[in-house]
Amino acid sequence: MEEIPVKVAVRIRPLLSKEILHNHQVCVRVVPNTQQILIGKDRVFTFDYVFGKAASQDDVYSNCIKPLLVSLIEGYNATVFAYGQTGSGKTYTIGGGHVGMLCASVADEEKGIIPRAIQELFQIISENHNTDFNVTVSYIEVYKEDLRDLLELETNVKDIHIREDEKGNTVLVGAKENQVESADEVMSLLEAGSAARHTSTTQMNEHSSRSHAIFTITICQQRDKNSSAAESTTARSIQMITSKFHFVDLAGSERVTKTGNTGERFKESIQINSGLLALGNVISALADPKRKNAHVPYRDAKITRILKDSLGGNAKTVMITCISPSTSDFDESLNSLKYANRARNIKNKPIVNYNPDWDRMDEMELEIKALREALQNQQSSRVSRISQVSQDWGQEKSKIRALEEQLAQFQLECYNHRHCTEEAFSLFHELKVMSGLAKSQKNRLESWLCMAEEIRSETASIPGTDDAISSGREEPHHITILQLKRELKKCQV
Ligand SMILES: Nc1ncnc2c1ncn2[C@@H]1O[C@H](COP(=O)(O)OP(=O)(O)OP(=O)(O)O)[C@@H](O)[C@H]1O
Repeated sequence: MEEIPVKVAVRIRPLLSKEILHNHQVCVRVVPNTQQILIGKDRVFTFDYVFGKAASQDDVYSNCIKPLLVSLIEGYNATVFAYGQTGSGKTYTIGGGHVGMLCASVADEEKGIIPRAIQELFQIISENHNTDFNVTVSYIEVYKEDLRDLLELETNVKDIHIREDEKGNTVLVGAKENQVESADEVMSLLEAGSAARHTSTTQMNEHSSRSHAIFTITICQQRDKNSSAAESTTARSIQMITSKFHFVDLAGSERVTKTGNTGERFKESIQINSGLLALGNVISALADPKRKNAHVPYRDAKITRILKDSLGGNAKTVMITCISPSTSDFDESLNSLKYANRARNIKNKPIVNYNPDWDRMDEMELEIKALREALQNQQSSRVSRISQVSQDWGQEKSKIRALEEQLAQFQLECYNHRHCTEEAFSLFHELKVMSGLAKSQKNRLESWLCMAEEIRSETASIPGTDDAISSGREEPHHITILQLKRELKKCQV
């Protein structure tokens, strides 16, 4: 499995009007024609992408995010998260900002990463005819260590949980997954969710996000593994891939003294900072080559648990560090740059998320198909065997019938024959006792009597004749009858 580092971008926002008004000076610049940032007089940092004050929203999207969208379509999980102090431009860059920033009247060039990614995703979907896409979105925030569903506000915070699935992937259970069909539909949901997000006005930012927001697009693709239509008919070859794109807008780190936060805002600041501290610790643990197999404290905060797959896991990740150029924010910007620099050492092992259940289903379907074919073959061979047997049986039956008829005919002949012999025998006896026969006549009569006697005893043993049946003798002497009997037995077996 190939290891690829987390890609790190740094974006320096322009000075805001109020900063210009207060005559703030710039202390951070992009070194022209390099990927370097110069802070102060001589601190230089190198990153994967650098964006100065003149960089457009499209520059950021095209360079950092478009490749992630391509990976998403290929089946990889992707994450972009924006990190930086309060008011440094995270929400502006991610584009899930307050309602004013999302409404249709906002110029296209002002739109941030999420609206651009959504637009492009649906463009790709409309051009891809070989794949069935199922797109769902969810939008949650981590507010004071509670998980809130921004698209289903009635959901109790206690019903949303972070879990690991059987493959060890982090999943959010209990948050509503909204099925969507168009970019407009997603934008409406993004707008509604962003309006529900915890934001408030602080001294540092008029629309300061008080929570970490995670907008997730999940795409489930069902595609044909075979390229040609002809091949696809030979066997079922559907492949299922499910991949997720997390857009994470972190709450900004803030110095309580600078923000002037009190009361509820103060409590929020403490929670925000502790979540970000946990994130910093995770980044430090993952980025330090000396602590290779050391414990990574993902479980210290909800946001680090959610980002587990994105930092040191199997997703492709881009971290965008937003910084203020103002000298008044020098320390925070230097800190952010140091974190960003450390994060470049984090290695992920991205994988394509084939749906194993689907592959198993694929296998099972092939198995079922093979079994069905075998059963069909067996059935048809049984049918042909049965028809052969019944054909043979028909022939045997007519043979038996013919033999039975022959036998009955023969028995009748035997009966007549015996009857005649009996008649002749008694006649010869009557003649024998009569006087007046010449000697030669007596001799002839004697030999006829013997012959008649012989025939009588022969016919008496033939079954089917009265005598034979009544005598119960079993050994037939007549050869034809014997043969017929044998034939009959053979046929009956
Ligand atoms: N690149 C930029 N170009 C022009 N204006 C910008 C840029 N980045 C930020 N801004 C402006 O700076 C102000 C603060 O930005 P944003 O609200 O995005 O900060 P943030 O880092 O999300 O703050 P917080 O952490 O408090 O939520 C906004 O008025 C925003 O319009």
